[in-house]
Amino acid sequence: MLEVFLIVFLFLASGLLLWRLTNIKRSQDRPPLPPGPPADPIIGHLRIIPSEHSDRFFYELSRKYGSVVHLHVLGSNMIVLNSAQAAFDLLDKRSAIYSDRAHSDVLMLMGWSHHLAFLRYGKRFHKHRKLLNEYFSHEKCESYLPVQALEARRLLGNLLSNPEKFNDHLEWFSTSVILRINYGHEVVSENDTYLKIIADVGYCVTHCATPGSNLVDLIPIMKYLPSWFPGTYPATQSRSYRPTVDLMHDYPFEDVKKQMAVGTAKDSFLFTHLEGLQCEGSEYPYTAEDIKGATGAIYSAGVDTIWSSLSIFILAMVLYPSVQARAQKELDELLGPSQLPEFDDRPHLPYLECVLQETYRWNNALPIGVPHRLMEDDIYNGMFIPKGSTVIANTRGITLDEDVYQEPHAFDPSRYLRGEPHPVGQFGFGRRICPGRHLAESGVWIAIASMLAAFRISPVKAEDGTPVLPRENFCPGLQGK
Ligand code: HEM
Repeated sequence: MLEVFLIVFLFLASGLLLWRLTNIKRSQDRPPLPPGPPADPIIGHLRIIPSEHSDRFFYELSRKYGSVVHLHVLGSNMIVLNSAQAAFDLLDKRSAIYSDRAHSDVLMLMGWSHHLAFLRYGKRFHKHRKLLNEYFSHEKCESYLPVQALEARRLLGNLLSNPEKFNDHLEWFSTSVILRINYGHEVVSENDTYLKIIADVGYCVTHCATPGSNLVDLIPIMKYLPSWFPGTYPATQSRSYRPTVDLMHDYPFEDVKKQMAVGTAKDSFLFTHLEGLQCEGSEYPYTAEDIKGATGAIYSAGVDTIWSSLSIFILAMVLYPSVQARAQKELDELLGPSQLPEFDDRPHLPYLECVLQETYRWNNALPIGVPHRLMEDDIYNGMFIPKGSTVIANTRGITLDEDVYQEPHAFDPSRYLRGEPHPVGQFGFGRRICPGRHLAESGVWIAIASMLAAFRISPVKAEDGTPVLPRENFCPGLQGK
């Protein structure tokens, strides 16, 4: 066993050494890479990039090395963008070459090969982008407002009857909206099959190895090695999750097909496209696999992000009661004591709008977004950015930029009334910008407006009556919940 290890190690080390030597020669003819911290030989920054809360690590790096930072791990380059300017200049203005995604075997083995967020830039990407853009355009999302308003009312009822379980109710709100729009499914009980499938997939997504930075993704040959071979666990784990992910794609597809056959199917993304497929057959631009993949993307990208944003909002309201009081005063002045907000009220609630923006800025739901991949060598402000680099827009660094925001760590919606800019990047950049952003914006707005109109959000009290303030503690990982 030791010999096998030694051979694999020597093979990799000599490959990397050769790669480094070739690069040293090439690098003499081009501008320098962006600055970054000192690295170890061969493994680069592997030891210093934390597996948790990398957004904070990147933010600290930006304070020392500037808004564009270079790191490398085992020969792969990573570029971290910590200012809105750099993110716009590269990911927006040069999006023709900055819109690829890195391939991840761990995600493919799990069954996410038709998920828009993980598609490489190219024909399939454009096809899936069109599929989602059409269904979640600004105009189309107007037609989902009644569903969101109805679920927001249901959220209030659930909060009233069981306030301690507020986080479950927030999750239920985000899930219910997505299930209705995606599959036309209404959740009526906690034993719902869709809920169970979704919870199982949620488990797989949070427990799988971090895509891109596990041994199987870093050394692709590992996926072909037997499961007893050290370091292959991410592949074994992904394979074991596959049936759960497949069920999430297949079950609603078959269920809605059955409902269509007996005429009980409700309007939804899946219904619309199944109908198209049934009418036009192979002429239809999307295959069954495309449609299943898109429903999976809508669910998996749409539920936790809205839920996280609402959890972050609740935390802010508990920690900043004066902000809450001011937003409630604005609502009361517009609506009086017994009316709940409607979407039409939104333009007349400017402070509430600032609260929404500050929720996105203060602690973003996806603090490092989803990394892009650069398709060609590029030069930016005299720095060389190599083809194949993973490019991370560190939204956390962007929204905490002290050159842009005074006291950036404070939750202070008034900053926008004083002229500080609305946050950018919470929905990503360029051709990869979140296709669900219009749905997300209105969903988060109606939920927070309704909760502020109906309740005072306060911390739980200890036995002696003193309030127990929560700590600002965010789950590590892609999502900042
Ligand atoms: C507050 C809620 C949400 C936040 C903060 C959010 C944020 C993001 C971010 C940062 C990205 C990466 C963009 C990039 O690579 O530059 C993204 C991508 C994506 N989002 Fe959202 N999102 C939210 C809600 C939704 C919803 C409701 C849906 C579904 C309807 C959705 C579907 C997607 C998809 C499919 C992608 C992948 C796009 C691509 O790779 O081209 N998101 N989102």
